[in-house]
Amino acid sequence: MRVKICGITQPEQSIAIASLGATALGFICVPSSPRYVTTSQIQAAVAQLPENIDKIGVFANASIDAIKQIVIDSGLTGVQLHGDESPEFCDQLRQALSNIEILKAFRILTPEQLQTTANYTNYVDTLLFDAYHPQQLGGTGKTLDWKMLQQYSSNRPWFLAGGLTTDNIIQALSQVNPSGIDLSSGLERAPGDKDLAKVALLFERLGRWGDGEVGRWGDGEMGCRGDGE
Ligand SMILES: O=C(O)c1ccccc1NCC(=O)[C@H](O)[C@H](O)COP(=O)(O)O
Repeated sequence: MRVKICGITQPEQSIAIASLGATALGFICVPSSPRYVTTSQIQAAVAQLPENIDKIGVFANASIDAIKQIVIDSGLTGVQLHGDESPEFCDQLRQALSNIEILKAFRILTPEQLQTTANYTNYVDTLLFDAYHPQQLGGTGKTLDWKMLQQYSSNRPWFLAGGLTTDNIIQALSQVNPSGIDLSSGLERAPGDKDLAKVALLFERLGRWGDGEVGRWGDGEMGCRGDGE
């Protein structure tokens, strides 16, 4: 299972979190977020990280040109689209950035919304299901209704996100079977400041719960770029 820790703002925390077991780190490129980081901050973190860690930039309703520039300048290996981007936009981004993972995030409130995400599977590598919040796009600490995901299956790998913590992660994984999990505010002392003790506890609990096996995008069944339907 992939484990993405999102909202990293400090290069030294990114190295520590990668060493603790994260397979992917997320950098928020949304200027209104308290976890926003500049291209040079991302570049500084990425330069110190091992190659086998996925480095994901999180965007919301940004232009293709703006995303492309940040990816090229910072060395990101993936882009997470967390706004209201259309399937056509995802397709165009794929044409513009052929070698990076494209994740589409959805803020899910109803089973009908979950169904409409099927419109994206031809255009993105990975889906991510987050909680809906009326004012905030992400990093809300709110959980979504995991029951909606119990019968969910897709030809794309998918992340469970939204309000995951060291206290509820095993309960969540007992109910749903995602390809990856994404955590942010549940591991923080303050927005953008991760509590490394909580991150360590997360990996301890994950290790005790399952076989502790983690993988990154491109490893075996996790990699789907180029896969057929
Ligand atoms: O984290 C943010 O501040 C943020 C702002 C704008 C768009 C997306 C954002 N975060 C995206 C993430 O991938 C978070 O990890 C995800 O929303 C889960 O957050 P949390 O509920 O705090 O675990």
